[in-house]
Amino acid sequence: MTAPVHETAVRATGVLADFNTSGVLAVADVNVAVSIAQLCREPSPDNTLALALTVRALRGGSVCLDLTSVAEDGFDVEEALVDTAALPWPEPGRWLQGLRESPMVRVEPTADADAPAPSGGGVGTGPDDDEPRPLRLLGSRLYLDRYFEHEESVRSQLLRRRRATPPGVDLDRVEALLDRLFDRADLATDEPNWQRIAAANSVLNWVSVVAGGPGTGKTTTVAKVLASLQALHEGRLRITLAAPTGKAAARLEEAVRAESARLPEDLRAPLSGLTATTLHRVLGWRPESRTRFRHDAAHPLPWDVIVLDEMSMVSLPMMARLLEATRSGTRVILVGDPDQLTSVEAGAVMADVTHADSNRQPVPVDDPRWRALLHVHADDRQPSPRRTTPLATDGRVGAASNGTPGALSGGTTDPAPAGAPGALSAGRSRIPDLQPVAAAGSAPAQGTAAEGPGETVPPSMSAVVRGVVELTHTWRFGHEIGALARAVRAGDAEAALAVLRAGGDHVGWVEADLSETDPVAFPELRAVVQRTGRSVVDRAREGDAAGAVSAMEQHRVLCAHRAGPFGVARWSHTVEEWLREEVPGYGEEGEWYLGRPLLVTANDPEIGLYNGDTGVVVDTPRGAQAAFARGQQPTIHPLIHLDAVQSVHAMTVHKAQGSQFGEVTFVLPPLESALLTRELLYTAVTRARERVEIIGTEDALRQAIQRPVNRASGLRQRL
Ligand SMILES: Nc1ncnc2c1ncn2[C@@H]1O[C@H](COP(=O)(O)OP(=O)(O)OP(=O)(O)O)[C@@H](O)[C@H]1O
Repeated sequence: MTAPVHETAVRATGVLADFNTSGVLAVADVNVAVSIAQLCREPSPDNTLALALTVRALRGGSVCLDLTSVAEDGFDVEEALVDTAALPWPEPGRWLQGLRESPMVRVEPTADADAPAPSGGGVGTGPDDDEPRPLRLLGSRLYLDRYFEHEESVRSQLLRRRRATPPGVDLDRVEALLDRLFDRADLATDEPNWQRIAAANSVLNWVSVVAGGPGTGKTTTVAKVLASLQALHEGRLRITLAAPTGKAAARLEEAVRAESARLPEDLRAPLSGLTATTLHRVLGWRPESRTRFRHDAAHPLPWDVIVLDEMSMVSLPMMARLLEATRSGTRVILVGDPDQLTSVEAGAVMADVTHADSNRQPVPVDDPRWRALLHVHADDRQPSPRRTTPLATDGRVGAASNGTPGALSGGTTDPAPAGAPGALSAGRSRIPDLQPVAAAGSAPAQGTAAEGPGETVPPSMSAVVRGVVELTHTWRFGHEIGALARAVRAGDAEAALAVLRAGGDHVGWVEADLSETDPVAFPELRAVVQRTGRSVVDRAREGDAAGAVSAMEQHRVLCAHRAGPFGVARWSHTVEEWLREEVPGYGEEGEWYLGRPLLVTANDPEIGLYNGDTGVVVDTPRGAQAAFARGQQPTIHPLIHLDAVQSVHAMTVHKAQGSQFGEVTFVLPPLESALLTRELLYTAVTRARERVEIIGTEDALRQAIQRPVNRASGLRQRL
C-alpha cells in the first residue's frame, strides 16, 4: 500500500511543514495558525505548532490540547490511525514554558481552577494587558479562547447551582410521593431502587443527571420526577422537554406520554400537555445566526424545569448556551447515556459530568444534600438488616463490583440498631449501605451506625450526593444484546466475544474481513434486507404512511465509514441492488419513487426536520409525499420542501444516534481505522432492539473494545 499524499500548505515551513506533510495538520490548520501567529507577532514555530494542533484537536471534537500527552495520542488522518512517533515533537517542558511567554497566550491561574467562578460565568484572570489573546493555557491544557470560555461557562454554571441553597421542598411530601410512584415489584430483594434515588435527586437538586443505557428506565424516572414536582407545586410548574434532534425530541415526547399514562390519575393530569422540542427551538433559533439565540443571560428562558434528553449528543457550546439562558431557580435535569458516541461538535459534556473527578471525592455525612436524600428514603418504621460490606468504590453508581447491573457488591448483612442515624433506609434497601466511612486513622465503623467527625458517606454515594445517578438495570432487552452492551462498556473483550460466539436469537457475528469478502457472501443479511425493503415498498405503495415508516425501522445497516469496503456508499449500493432483485419495478418511477428511504442531512427547523431524521416516500391523496416518524402518527411533507435529503439504505452510527431499529447489522471498521472505538461499537449495538449482527474480524472487535474515545477536555477534572 502506498502512503497517501496529503495536501501541503504553501505557508508551512519548518516544524509546521513536517506535521503538514505527515497528514496530521491539514492545510486549514496551518493557515489559521500562521495568520494568527503573524497578527500576534508570535516568533516561535513551536508555539505556532501548538496553535495549529489545537485547531486540529477541535476538529476532532476535543475542547483543548493537552501538551503533556499529545505526542502519545493517536492521530487519525482520513479515518486511519497514523504513527506520529517519528514527528519532531517539542520537549513538553520547554514547549509549555514557551507558551507561557507567548503573546498569543493568556495563562490561567491553576490554583483557582476549582474555585467557584465569579457571577456571569466569567473567566479567570490573565495578564494585566487587555490585548485579545487567541489562546488560553490552564496547566498543561491549551484552549482556543472561545472554547475555554464555553468550558468555563458550563463549569461555573454547574458549580454555582450545585453550591446554591437547594430547592425548598417538603421532604415528608417528597417521600410520600416517591412511595406512591416507585414500587419494588420487579427488583431483587437486595437491589437498591436506583430509579427512586435518581428521582429524589432530581427533585432535591437544581441540576441532576439521570444517566444510563437504553431501556434502563431514564424516561420512566423522568416522568415520575415531573409528576412529583407538579404535585409539590400544585401543577403550576412550567416544564419543557428538549433533545438535540427533532427525532430525539419526538421520541422523548412519546415516551414521557406513554410513561405518564401509567401514573395515578391525579399525578398524571398536570403532565397531559407536555411536548418536547429541539434544544435549538427551546433556545430560540434565529435563522440569521448559527451561534446566537433569542434566549441568553439577558433574556432567560421562562421554564421552571428543563429536561434535556440524549445529552451525549449535546456539544459543549450548546450546553454553555443553555445554562447561560437558564435562570438560577430552574431545575435542569440532564438525561442520557455517557457511554455513547459523543457530540459531533466539540466536547463530551455528558461523560464529563457523569464521570467528573469530584464525584469520587469524599462527602461529609453532615452534607445537607445527603441528609435530605436520607430523609426521603427513610424507613425507620422497619428496622432490618444492613450491609457491612463496602460498596463498589469505582465511582460507578449502581454498578456492582461483579459487573451485575444494579446489584450491590455482595457481602454479608448484620443487624443494625433500629432508628440509629445512618440506619434509616435499610428496611427496604432504598439506599444501599448508609454506613458512614470512618475518617483516616479512626477505627472502621463496622456494624455500627455511629457518626464521628470527619466521617464521610459511602464512596459510591458521592456522585449521588452531587446529583449524578447512573441507572444500570436494563428493563427493555434483558437478553444477549444487554449482555453484549455491558461487556463492551466495561471494556471486557473476552465477555463480549463469548456472548457473540454463543449467538442466539438476539446477537450474531459474521467473522469476515470485508476487504476480501464480497457482500454476496452474506445470504442471511440479503434475506433481512429484502424482507424489510419489500414491506416498506408495499406499505408506501398502499399509502400506509405509518406502516411504511415503521417497516423502515425494522432493520438498518450501520457503518462507521462513509466510503470504501466498510462504508455507507458501498453498502447502500449493495442493499439497493438486492431490493431491485426482490421488488418488481423498484425505483423505476424516478427520483422520488414510492418506498424510497430518506435521510435528512441538514437541520431545517422551519419545517421541523433535522439532520439524521429518516423518512420514506409514500403515496398520498396528493401524490407522492415524504413521511417522517413523529410519535404515533408520522408527519407528511411535500417533496418540494425537502432540500437536504439523500437515500438511506445504510447509515453511519453517528447519524443513527438517538434512533433504535428492530434489527441492526453493524459493519465493523477495519483494524487500522481511527473510528474503531468502544463508544462506536457500544452505540451500534444499543441501536438494536431485537437483534444485532456484527460483520467484522475478531482483531477489530478486540481493538474497538479496548480503545475508548479520548476527547481532551478540562471539564471532567475541573467540575
Ligand atoms: N422499574 C421498572 N420496572 C418495570 N419496568 C420498567 C421499569 N423501569 C422502566 N421499565 C420499562 O422499561 C422500558 C424502558 O424504559 P424507559 O423507556 O424509561 O428507558 P430509557 O432508559 O428511557 O430508554 P431509552 O434510552 O431507550 O429511551 C419501558 O417499557 C418501561 O416501562
